[in-house]
Amino acid sequence: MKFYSTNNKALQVDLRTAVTQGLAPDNGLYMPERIPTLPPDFFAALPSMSFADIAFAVAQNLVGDDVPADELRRIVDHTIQFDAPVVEVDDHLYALELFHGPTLAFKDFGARFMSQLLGYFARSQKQEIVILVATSGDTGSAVANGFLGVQGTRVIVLYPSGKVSDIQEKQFTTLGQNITALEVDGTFDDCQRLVKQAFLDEDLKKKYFLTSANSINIARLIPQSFYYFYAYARVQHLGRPVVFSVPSGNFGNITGGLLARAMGLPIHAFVATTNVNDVVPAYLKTQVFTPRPSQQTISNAMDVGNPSNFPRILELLGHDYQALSALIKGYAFTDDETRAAMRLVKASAGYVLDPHGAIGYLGLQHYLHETTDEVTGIFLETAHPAKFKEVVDETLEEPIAIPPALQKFLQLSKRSVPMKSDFPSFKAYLQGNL
Ligand SMILES: N[C@@H](CCOP(=O)(O)O)C(=O)O
Repeated sequence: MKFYSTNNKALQVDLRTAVTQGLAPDNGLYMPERIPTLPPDFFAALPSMSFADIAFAVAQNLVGDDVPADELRRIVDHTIQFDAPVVEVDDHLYALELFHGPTLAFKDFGARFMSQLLGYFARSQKQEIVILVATSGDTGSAVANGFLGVQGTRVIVLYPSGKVSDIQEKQFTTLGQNITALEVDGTFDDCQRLVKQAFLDEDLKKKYFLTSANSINIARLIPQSFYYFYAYARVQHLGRPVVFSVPSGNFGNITGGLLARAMGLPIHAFVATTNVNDVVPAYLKTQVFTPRPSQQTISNAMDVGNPSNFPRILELLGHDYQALSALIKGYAFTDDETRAAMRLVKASAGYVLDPHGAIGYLGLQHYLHETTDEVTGIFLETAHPAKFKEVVDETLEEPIAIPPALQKFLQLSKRSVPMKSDFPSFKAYLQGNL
C-alpha cells in the first residue's frame, strides 16, 4: 500500500516511511492511496468473530502487503488485550466503552498498535527514535505508557500547563525512564504547533530521528477503526441502521470511523460532537473552516482549536461538502449542558458519564430528536470518568472510586520541564537534551 500526502497526491511513500515520518515533508497528512472494501464473507462472519480477529482482518486489508502476517498478528494481539463493551444506556442508545485499556482512554488502542508497529520498523535501525507527542490529556498518557521502557525510543510529551486533569497529568509526568514531560505555557494548539514545526525544521531533521505519536500518524488511525467494526457487530442483530456519535477534539477518532465506513462497514451516519471548541460543527453548518485558539473546558481532551485530521475527513468524503454534511451532523455543547447530561444519565440510568462521553451522549440525543429514522445510536465513551474526578465528583455530588490502574500514579511525584510556547525555546531544549 502506498500513502500519499493530503497536500500533494503525487508525494507517495510506503507504510514504513509514513509511520516513521509521522507528518509528510510538505506538512500534509498521509492517507492510503486506496481503501479496499472488505469481502462479503468477512461481513457475514463479523457477528461471531473475536475482537482480535476483526482487528487483524481490518489491519490486513489496509497494510497486509507491508507487514508479514505473523508480525501483524502479533501487533494486533498486543493491541487488543482488553474489551470494548457496548453497554445499553437507554432505548436503542448505547455507550461504546473504550476505556478498559491500561491508561483508561481510547488512545490505548492507537498507542499500543503504533508502539509495536514502530518497534517492528525500527528493529534494523541504530539511531534512537524520538517520539514527539502533543496532548490535551489522554494521548500523552497512552503514548508514554505504550512506549515506557521500549529500547531505542525516547518520548517527549508536550502538554498545556494547568489545562489537563490532575490524574491525566500524573499519568505522564511520573514515569521517568525514556519519558520526559514538557509543561508548556500555552494551549494544546501551541503544543501541536511546536511538534509540527519540529518535523519541518531542517536542523532537527538532520540530527534526530523524529516521529509523531499523535493521530497525524497513520499508525494511530488504523487501529481507531477496529472498534467501529466490533461495536457494529454487537448491535447488528437489532436490525436498525447504526449511528455513531463521536466526541471530538483532534478528529482522529471519527476519522477512524470514516475509514471503517470506507472499508464497507454500513454506518448510517456520524455525529461529530464537541465542546465550545466547535470549529468542525461550525464548518458543517457554514462550509467555512476557521481554526481559532482553543478555550478551556471541563472536557479538556477536546480543547482543540485547529483539529489536525480535518484534511483527512475532506479526503475521505472526496472534498464533497454535500456528501460530508449529509453523512456527518455536528453539534457543540457548553460545560453547563455537559454537567446537566452527566446528572441526567446518572439519575435515569445509573450510568456515570465522563465529560467527553457526556458530549457524545448529548450529540446523539440531539441527532435522535432531529431524525425520523429508527436507528441504533452508539456514543463513544472515550475515557473512564475517574480520570476527571474533580469534575465528576462536583457534578454528581458524590465521590467516584479511583480504579487501581489510576491509583498507582497518584502515589508518584510529578516531574515536568517548564517550556515557553515559542519554537526557538523548544528547539533549543531538544538540541540541548537529546
Ligand atoms: N485529545 C487529544 C489531543 C491529541 O489528539 P490526537 O488524537 O491527535 O493524539 C489528547 O487527549 O491528548
